[in-house]
Parts: sequence; C-alpha cells; structure tokens
Amino acid sequence: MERFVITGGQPLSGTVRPAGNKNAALPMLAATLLGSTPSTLRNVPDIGDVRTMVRLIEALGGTVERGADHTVTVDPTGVAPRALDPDESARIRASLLLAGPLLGRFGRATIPPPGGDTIGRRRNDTHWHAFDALGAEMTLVDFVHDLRAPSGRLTGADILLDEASVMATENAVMAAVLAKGTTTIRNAASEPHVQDLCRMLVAMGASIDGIGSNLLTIEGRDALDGTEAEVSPDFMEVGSFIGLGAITEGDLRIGPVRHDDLRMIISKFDVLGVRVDQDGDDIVVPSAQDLHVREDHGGKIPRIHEAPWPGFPADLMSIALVVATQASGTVLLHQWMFESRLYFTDRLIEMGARIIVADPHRAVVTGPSKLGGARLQSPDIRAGMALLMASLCAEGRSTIGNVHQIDRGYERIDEKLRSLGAHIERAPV
Ligand SMILES: CC(=O)N[C@H]1[C@@H](OP(=O)(O)OP(=O)(O)OC[C@H]2O[C@@H](n3ccc(=O)[nH]c3=O)[C@H](O)[C@@H]2O)O[C@H](CO)[C@@H](O)[C@@H]1O
Ligand SMILES: C=C(OP(=O)(O)O)C(=O)O
Repeated sequence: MERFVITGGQPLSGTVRPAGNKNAALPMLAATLLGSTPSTLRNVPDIGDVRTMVRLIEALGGTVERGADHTVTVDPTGVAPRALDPDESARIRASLLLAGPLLGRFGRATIPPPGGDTIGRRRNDTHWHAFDALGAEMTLVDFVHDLRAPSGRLTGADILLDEASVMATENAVMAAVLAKGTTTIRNAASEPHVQDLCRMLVAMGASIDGIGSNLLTIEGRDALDGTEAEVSPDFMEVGSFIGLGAITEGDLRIGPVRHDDLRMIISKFDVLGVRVDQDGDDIVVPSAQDLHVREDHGGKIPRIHEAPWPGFPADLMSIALVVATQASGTVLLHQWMFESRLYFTDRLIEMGARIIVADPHRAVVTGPSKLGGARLQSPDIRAGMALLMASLCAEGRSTIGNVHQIDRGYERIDEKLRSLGAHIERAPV
C-alpha cells in the first residue's frame, strides 16, 4: 500500500505528454481476441487497469508482449473461451469487455462480475440485452453469466440500446463483427474511445458504418485479421492537466492532443474562466488565469453537467469541481450518471472549499476559497486525481492514501507532476 505526500502551493510549469486513453486501450486489447493473427497496439498506457487486462488475456491463452515505447502485441491464436478468473475480473470494470469478443469468436463466454470504480451502481443490463438480441442464451449462476450462441455463432439484429452505454456499445460491436448478417445498433455511444475501437476493427477487416454517430451498421464477417492500431491521447488526462494548470498558476504545455476531443471540455472550463490556447498539436494553459465563473445571460448561475458524447465527460466532473473552488462566483455542478461520485466533496469542504452538496448528484460551489492540507484517501480514479489537484493548490502538507486507485488510470502521475515542479513523494503507508 502506498500514499502520496504532497506539499502544495508550487506553480507547475513545463510540458506534459498525455498517455494513451485507458478507456480506448482496454476495449482495443479485448478486440485483439477477434483476430486470427496477432495485433499490435501503440501508445498503450502503462497503468494498473491495462496490466490487469493483460493478465486476463494471458489466462485465456493469449500471448502478450510489451515492447518499448508503450507497444503491446497480442497473439490470440491460443485463446479458448475459458471462464474468467473472478478475482481478476473484479479488479476492473473492463473485464466485462471480454464478453463480446469471446461470444463473437467462440460462441461462448463465462463472465464473473466486473469491478471498477465504486461510484454507485454500475448497470450491466444494456450489455445482456444486446447479446440477447444477437441470439445469445444466458444463464446466471452465483452472479456468473454464462453466455452461449446456440448454433456457435451469433446472428445480426436490429438493436436499440436502452441507454447510450459506452461499454455496452463496445461489447455489442465486438460481438456483431463476426455475427451472421447485418447488425444495426441504435442509441449507440460515440465517445472517442468507442470510435478508436471501431476504427481498429475496420482495420482488422470488419465492416462498420456510422463511426462517430449514434447509429452503427455492421456487416458480419466470417473472420478478422490482426492489425496495428494506435490508442488516442487520453482526453481525460488532458482535461485533468488543464484543470491542474489553471489552479496552480504555472505555464503548462500539454500535447500532442486531439483538438476535436477537447471542444466541449474547453468550453465548459471556459465557464470557470479557464483560458486555454492552441499551439499546433499542443494546448497551452498560460499562467495568467483570471478564474471567475461566467454567469449565464441575465446573471443566472451557470450549471456544468455531464452528458454522453459530445457532452462534457462524466469522468471530468470531479476535476471541474476542484477548479470551481478556485474561481470567483457560484456554479452548480450536476453529476447525474453515478450515485456516489460526489462523496469526496466532504474532503474538499474539510480543506476549506465552500460547497453545498444539495443531493448526491448536485453540488453548488462558491469560490475562490483558500485550501489547506489534509489527510485524504482516494475513493476512485477521478476523485483521487481531484484530491491530488486540491492538495497541490492547498497551503501546507497533504497525504493521499489508496493511491492504487489513481494508478489504475493515470500513468506515473507522481513522476509527471515532479517534472513540472510539484513537491510530491510516493511513500509506503
Ligand atoms: C472502461 C470505461 O470505458 N469506463 C467508462 C464507461 O463506463 P460504462 O460503460 O460502465 O458506463 P455507461 O456508459 O454504461 O454508463 C454510465 C452511467 O450512466 C448511465 N447512463 C449512461 C448513458 C445514458 O444515456 N443514460 C444513462 O443513464 C448508466 O446507467 C450508468 O449509470 O463510461 C462511463 C460514462 O462515460 C465512464 O464514467 C467510464 O469511465
Ligand atoms: C469510472 C472510470 O473507470 P471504470 O469505468 O474503469 O471504473 C473512470 O475512468 O473514471
């Protein structure tokens, strides 16, 4: 067990290279199982969740080689549809993403409950509905789902997802690319990671129309080849560093980024007065920030809320909340997707933030407030990063326990922060 020890108040300046997007790398690793030959992924982040996914693939019979410079090659030729290990599965939410490829390729998948952030109920029903529509039969024994395609192969179908679930879309697509006939997925999620996955599948020989929209049409193929694919920069990490740069008063350059992925993020940070400049493939967060809440027309209090893509990402709400504590004015943050994601707000209040938690989904923040150091625990990836940001801008010393929750999603965050001038050490508990 490790913790971070932080002395806040240093301006952070320098250049950050964002890692590959965790939420793209995980489904892309799962998708390698659909090929009949090896696939190589570039820009795979070296984070806890990826290491767990690699172990799950190896336990299924895949051979995984990590090359230099964030390259991972998966040879799926030895893979068989064995039951996933329950303990490993429970470590990450994305273990559920092995269901689609196993079912599509072998007509069988045995899936124990996935894990992931404990941020409220994580609903899986949309996944089961999609597999059911493709002809899978499902039995549930001791929380383990056993999925089978009766004739060994799924059949294409017209599917209306009951919500635009990111991973259910990814699972449905991965199951459908080897199904017999045409599949239509309506109300599909279209986040950049869903797009990354779909582009990789097309490079493997899949036929997918509508990438980037909420209507995907897939013509099933008999087999797919391996491929090479690149994981896009993690716009959640980029968003986190934008927030961090804004509240620590240094000059930050972040890149390379994909500007298209950042439009809504930058527009919502702008509500908090955060200024971000584009410079080629980079973005720059300059030191001279005038953080104040931009009121809506007529002086109304603005609201920042998450939404499916191209809305503001749910995973950046905790980050926006910390930035709001440093902006003068009042803003409502509405985080409706998860029931328990705002609980960490109590810790910010302890540090000196002026926040009214109206209910489990809404927090009214009035800033700016002077934060002081505190003893903290990371409850989940993003709240952990948010508390880390608060500690870096607070006066005095903070400690953050449970840092494996931050390591699940952010690659060597302490090293990156030190290179920018932060006073942060990783220490045993
Ligand atoms: C590995 C991975 O990729 N994890 C991400 C993925 O999780 P995941 O795919 O599990 O999240 P989902 O998109 O399924 O849903 C998130 C929550 O929002 C609710 N919901 C979602 C869409 C909708 O139209 N209506 C609705 O109510 C769901 O019931 C659920 O409570 O997407 C989430 C939402 O962007 C992110 O927080 C996670 O980081
Ligand atoms: C909620 C997250 O991840 P997961 O879905 O993997 O738990 C996240 O990345 O913020």
